Amino acid sequence: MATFHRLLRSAAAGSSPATVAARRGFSALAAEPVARFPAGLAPSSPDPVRREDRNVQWVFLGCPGVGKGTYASRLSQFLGVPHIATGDLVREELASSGPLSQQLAEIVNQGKLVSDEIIINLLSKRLESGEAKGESGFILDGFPRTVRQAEILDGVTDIDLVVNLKLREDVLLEKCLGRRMCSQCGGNFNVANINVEAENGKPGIFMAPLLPPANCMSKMITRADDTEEVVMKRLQIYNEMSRPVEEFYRVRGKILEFDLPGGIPESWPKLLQALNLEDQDNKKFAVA
Ligand SMILES: Nc1ncnc2c1ncn2[C@@H]1O[C@H](COP(=O)(O)OP(=O)(O)O)[C@@H](O)[C@H]1O
Repeated sequence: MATFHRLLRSAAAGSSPATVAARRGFSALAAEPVARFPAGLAPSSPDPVRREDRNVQWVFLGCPGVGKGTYASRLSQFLGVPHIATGDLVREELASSGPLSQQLAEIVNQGKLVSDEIIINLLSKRLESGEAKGESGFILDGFPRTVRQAEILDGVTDIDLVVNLKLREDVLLEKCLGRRMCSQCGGNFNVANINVEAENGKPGIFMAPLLPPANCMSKMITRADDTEEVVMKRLQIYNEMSRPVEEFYRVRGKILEFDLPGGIPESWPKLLQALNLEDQDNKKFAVA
């Protein structure tokens, strides 16, 4: 199939036939006619994103620590589409000790962005293996992160909806510093106990810690890029490189802005409501 590689090369060379070929290839990933998309989106959603011909193709945007992974993963289970997080693909590559891992470690641990070429290479491999397993549709998390990535994606497939998660910057830092992962089961947790008073018109926010079960407790690890210095750098890079991606989708009428009101118990039902999905059977996601 035509992959992002080809598209990247053709984009550099400005060759439109390759772009068309790549578009076909990418679309094939979501070509299964599955009428799985539920009742439709919020009236506030700018575009008719109700899909009856294929599974959803959504993007999650938002600063580091905002909870893209948490909500994208829940929604992917809810909608039956894969959750594809480019940060996870990068970390898998890092852990594999393959030829790229040393180079990637240096970039990621400084809070910088990996090159578009590397990221597109990793993403296209992930999409191909998913296609081989019969996957269709996706929720992308962490991609696109530059306008160039957004343009490339736009050239190869149609994105139905972009969910832009938002949270105060001081809370983002605390959340990143509180992130923990179980080195055995891979579960994601957060030890931060956020309780910020309302001030200067900003609403207060409470987020309870998401603590691991007893058997994970002794196996908690912290991401090397979740130090205060690196998180501040990542936030700066988000503002410089990824903020314009929000605008890219805003002008195309695809963005749903979502201010997180609190932790998962408060935010998840409100997100479903904003997406007009609250009537769906979400019992399995009932939160404690
Ligand atoms: N689309 C992308 N483009 C460039 N680099 C990326 C991309 N996605 C992930 N990365 C790299 O992987 C790191 C971790 O990504 P991620 O887990 O999404 O972080 P965050 O929690 O900051 O959203 C990023 O800081 C960056 O170095």
